[in-house]
Amino acid sequence: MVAIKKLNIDPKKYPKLELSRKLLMQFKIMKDLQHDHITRFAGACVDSPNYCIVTEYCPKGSLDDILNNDTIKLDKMMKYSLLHDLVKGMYFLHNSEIRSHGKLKTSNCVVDSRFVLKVTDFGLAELHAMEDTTEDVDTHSFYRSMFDFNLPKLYRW
Ligand SMILES: Nc1nc2c(ncn2[C@@H]2O[C@H](COP(=O)(O)OP(=O)(O)OP(=O)(O)O)[C@@H](O)[C@H]2O)c(=O)[nH]1
Repeated sequence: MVAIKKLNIDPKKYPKLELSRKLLMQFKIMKDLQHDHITRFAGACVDSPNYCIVTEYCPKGSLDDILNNDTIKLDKMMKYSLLHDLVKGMYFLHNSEIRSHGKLKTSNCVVDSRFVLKVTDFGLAELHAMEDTTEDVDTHSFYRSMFDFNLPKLYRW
């Protein structure tokens, strides 16, 4: 099973994706990255209009889903375990060719069936640069995503 992230790339603007050397290098970097606390890159669809990124699927959903689910009670051990996984994943990313995540937030931390946390949605800057970010301006979701992006989450652990 895989997770598919649809890219917000306008097919009218990009009827065909140019697979530049830089983009191909970024695909290679993603393919070669392996760590217990980052999701595995499975591939991407570069055919218009189905631009998307395919990664390993983590069935428990995101950390955001878990923290906002009142039916899931995390004990202290589990919280420290998730935090530990997050730090390990980010440490690995910072020391890899990716260097920085860029949009670390609870919805970009996913949890597998054994409750292991994995950082996801990193890298492929060339591809994300083609995404349309203007259409949501002035909407509630646009501002919500801005705050999600910029502010650290504060949770009472
Ligand atoms: N169950 C499960 N859900 C996932 C997985 N990967 C992503 N998701 C879900 O997809 C959501 C994130 O979707 P995105 O399209 O990346 O949206 P976002 O993180 O809010 O926004 P951006 O990262 O800014 O694009 C998460 O909150 C999860 O609910 C996965 O491996 N398993």
